[in-house]
Amino acid sequence: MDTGLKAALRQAALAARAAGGDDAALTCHLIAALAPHRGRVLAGYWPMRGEADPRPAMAAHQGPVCLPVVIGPAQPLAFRAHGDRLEPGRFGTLHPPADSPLLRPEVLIVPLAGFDRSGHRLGYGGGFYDRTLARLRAEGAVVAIGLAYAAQEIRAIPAEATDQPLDLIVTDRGVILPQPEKSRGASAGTKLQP
Ligand SMILES: Nc1nc2c(c(=O)[nH]1)N(C=O)[C@@H](CNc1ccc(C(=O)N[C@@H](CCC(=O)O)C(=O)O)cc1)CN2
Ligand SMILES: Nc1ncnc2c1ncn2[C@@H]1O[C@H](COP(=O)(O)OP(=O)(O)OP(=O)(O)O)[C@@H](O)[C@H]1O
Repeated sequence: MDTGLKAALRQAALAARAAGGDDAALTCHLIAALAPHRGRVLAGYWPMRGEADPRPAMAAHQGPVCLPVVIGPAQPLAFRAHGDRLEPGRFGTLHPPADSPLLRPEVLIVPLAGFDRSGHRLGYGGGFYDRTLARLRAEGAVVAIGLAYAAQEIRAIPAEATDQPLDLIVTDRGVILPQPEKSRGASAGTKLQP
């Protein structure tokens, strides 16, 4: 269920995202965060609606790169190898065609509407990444790296039982290692709070 509070937080975070940020710095920080994962299968995403753009860092990755594909509502995402061709998918996304090999990502760049310093995230409310990370984590180790502009930070996102936390958050102002006790701290004076 999407509560009214979560919907309001999502709306505020998406408005902050629309203002954009320092894309060159964002790419630098993302490349640095991905460096330890050289050789691993990386899931990126094809940005839409003002999402922070992971494509330069995906191109710099030394290893296989894949993109998410929506299979259907309430299903985890599938991932197919990122080649030359993309085709339109559900919800305005672009994804590799059905003849691209399926890959199992070990590291995921996760698009964010909003995030907090505990590693909670907000997407578009479909629960796709929550379901996907739950499945992947049940099978083995995966690293989930959220990507957002710093302005998309929310003081505290209400947690739900099915929420899958982020292992790392990359913004245009640097890399954040999520720390459970910090999101509700007094220091976050300017964070989104409707
Ligand atoms: N760039 C990118 N690719 C991605 C995602 C993403 O968040 N970003 N996804 C991450 O999951 C998947 C696509 N999932 C999406 C899920 C919902 C909506 C969306 O527009 N939802 C509507 C409400 C839809 C409805 O219920 O009718 C909305 O936000 O208004 C978009 C993408 C896979 N690919
Ligand atoms: N593993 C799961 N099994 C069943 N339901 C789930 C699971 N993960 C998430 N959900 C449900 O999906 C719905 C949407 O979740 P949420 O609001 O966290 O989406 P989101 O994180 O914003 O979206 P997304 O993951 O697509 O970016 C919630 O109602 C949640 O209960």
